[in-house]
Amino acid sequence: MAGITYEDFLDTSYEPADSELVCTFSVDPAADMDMAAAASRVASESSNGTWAELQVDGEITDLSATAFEIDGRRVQVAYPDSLFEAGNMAQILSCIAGNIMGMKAVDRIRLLDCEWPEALTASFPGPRFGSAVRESIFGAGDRPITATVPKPKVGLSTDQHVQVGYEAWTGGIDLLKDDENLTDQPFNPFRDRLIESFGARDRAEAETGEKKSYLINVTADTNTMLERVDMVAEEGGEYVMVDVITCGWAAVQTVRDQCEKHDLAIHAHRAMHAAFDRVPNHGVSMRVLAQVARLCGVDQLHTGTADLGKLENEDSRGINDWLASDLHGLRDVLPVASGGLHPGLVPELVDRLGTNICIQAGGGIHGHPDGTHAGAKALRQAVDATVAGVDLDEYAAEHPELETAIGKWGTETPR
Ligand SMILES: O=C(O)[C@@](O)(COP(=O)(O)O)[C@H](O)[C@H](O)COP(=O)(O)O
Ligand SMILES: [Mg+2]
Repeated sequence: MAGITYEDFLDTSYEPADSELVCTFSVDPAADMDMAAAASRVASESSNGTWAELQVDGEITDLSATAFEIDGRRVQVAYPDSLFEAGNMAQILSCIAGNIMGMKAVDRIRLLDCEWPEALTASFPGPRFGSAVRESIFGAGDRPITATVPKPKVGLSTDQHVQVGYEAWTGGIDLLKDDENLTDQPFNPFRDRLIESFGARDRAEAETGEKKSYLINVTADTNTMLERVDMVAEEGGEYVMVDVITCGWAAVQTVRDQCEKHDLAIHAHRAMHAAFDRVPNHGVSMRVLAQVARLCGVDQLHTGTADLGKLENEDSRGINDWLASDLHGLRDVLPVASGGLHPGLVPELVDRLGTNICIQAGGGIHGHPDGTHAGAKALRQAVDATVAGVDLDEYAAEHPELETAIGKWGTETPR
């Protein structure tokens, strides 16, 4: 008869197997708890343990995790892959980011990073396209692709939305994008918006000779999302957009499967991510959320503006590097920089994040003194100047739309 106690989950001489998922946590133990005791409880409660000493008759499959490294507040835990259901992200997160987030044994705990083993990684599809969309859809070469969200976020009629899209596309923007809270409301119904936007897209493509596309937001209950994915495919779309955090990873996985059938790419908006990652010593880091998104198969993901924009960002550069890194052969993910961006910020943004990005500007285009079309031209001009290595002010001297944008916003970070 084996007794299982918290202490069984701590072994600092343990060497993780290659097949194990290794998670790094920052842990602030409760006042009456030392680091070793807290670490053992983290490993226990996130695998197969509990607070009471258990007596188990006969042999059981040992699915215990092991806290094997304690370095200051950092704790590393190794999880046997047999603990997990292959390909089931919700089950994995219920282990590594579940009850432990609310344990009294810790004052604060944050899941900082994961090292994903090959077999577990292979049980996920990963992105269908990744950053290859830049070339495969837009023929953009080494230029960042651009996107714009019509503003105000919601409330525009379908006609108004489509007109804004047309003006932005003909101004040089690659992607029209719905806002995270625009879905199928009566003032701008999904189906009408889809069909009429594609009409405007076709006209803009004919006028500019450039490929254009639309990130339409399919976010809803899962069955409705599947219907909307099919509708986008029927109408000849290349993308769907999903609010991945508010929808949940189980739904994202189901949408990924449906998109596979139609060869559609997935743009992931991360609304609500800050509820998980903003408090520096608690929750789940954006780095881990990005890892989960890549495994579940999104092609584009918002990862911040390297602190140049209006929103708090956690290490955009580090996260983007991870999204581009080798992960047992899984495709990469195209990072999306968005939130308070405008033409004047493009050179510094590219300097910090490189060109393998999508730059989204809503207010930074539609707030242009001369309107959407001029705002779109200004952003495209800023991108073209930056890629060509031309000083922005010098380029602006020949490009009035850019000159006006710089005149209005300079290179300031909006608040
Ligand atoms: O609603 C907004 O704020 C945006 O549409 C940006 O609009 P602006 O371009 O007008 O600022 C995006 O949702 C945020 O960028 C999301 O944040 P993140 O990219 O950090 O996930
Ligand atoms: Mg938005």
